[in-house]
Amino acid sequence: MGSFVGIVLAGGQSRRFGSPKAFAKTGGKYFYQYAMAALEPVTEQAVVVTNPSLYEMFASRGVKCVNDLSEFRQKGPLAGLYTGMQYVKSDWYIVVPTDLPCLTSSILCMLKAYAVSTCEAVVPIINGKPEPLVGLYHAGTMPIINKRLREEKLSMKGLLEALHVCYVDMLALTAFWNINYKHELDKLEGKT
Ligand SMILES: Nc1nc2c(ncn2[C@@H]2O[C@H](COP(=O)(O)OP(=O)(O)OP(=O)(O)O)[C@@H](O)[C@H]2O)c(=O)[nH]1
Repeated sequence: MGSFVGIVLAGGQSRRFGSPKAFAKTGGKYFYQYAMAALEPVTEQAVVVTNPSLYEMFASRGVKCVNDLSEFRQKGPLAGLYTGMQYVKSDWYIVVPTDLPCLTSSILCMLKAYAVSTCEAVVPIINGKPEPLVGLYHAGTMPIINKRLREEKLSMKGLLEALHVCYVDMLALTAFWNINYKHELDKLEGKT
């Protein structure tokens, strides 16, 4: 199967949320800590890929982190994925965003079981739709991702069309509860 490195995407602007989502808290823990905890049992190591305005907040907490490559800064999650792939050598990369605090390692473990040589990516299908921000990407996809970034083809969903993807239909809706707004966090915590 090879080696597995975790990539936490945490370089977004969190405009809808109003403050950096990685440092939003629920259950006494920061969102980024949930992402790291989900990756911990299924990877050899994990790195947070962020932007210069948040870098120090991670580094000062002893988190292994890196800024998006300057040539692809502010280009979205695909740039974050590529930066993480460039930063740590591995056969496979397990990517997660910081805004899914309910995501568990058992979900990632299930996806990992599909990482075989015949596919370049393993992506869950949630509610009938692919969720490419959670998944596995093989190191061999790096040149394809690089080319797409250079061509300004920044969509993660678009990337899937260029790869041999193993899709895994999942009924794990709660685990994929995406927090984009403060009111969604309130709902998750049962406040509304
Ligand atoms: N490293 C990196 N991560 C990103 C980038 N853009 C988005 N992300 C991450 O990708 C995940 C999904 O991001 P979104 O919620 O779509 O975007 P966002 O910028 O965080 O939020 P909005 O500003 O409200 O759209 C989050 O974990 C983000 O931190 C980027 O340019 N670089």
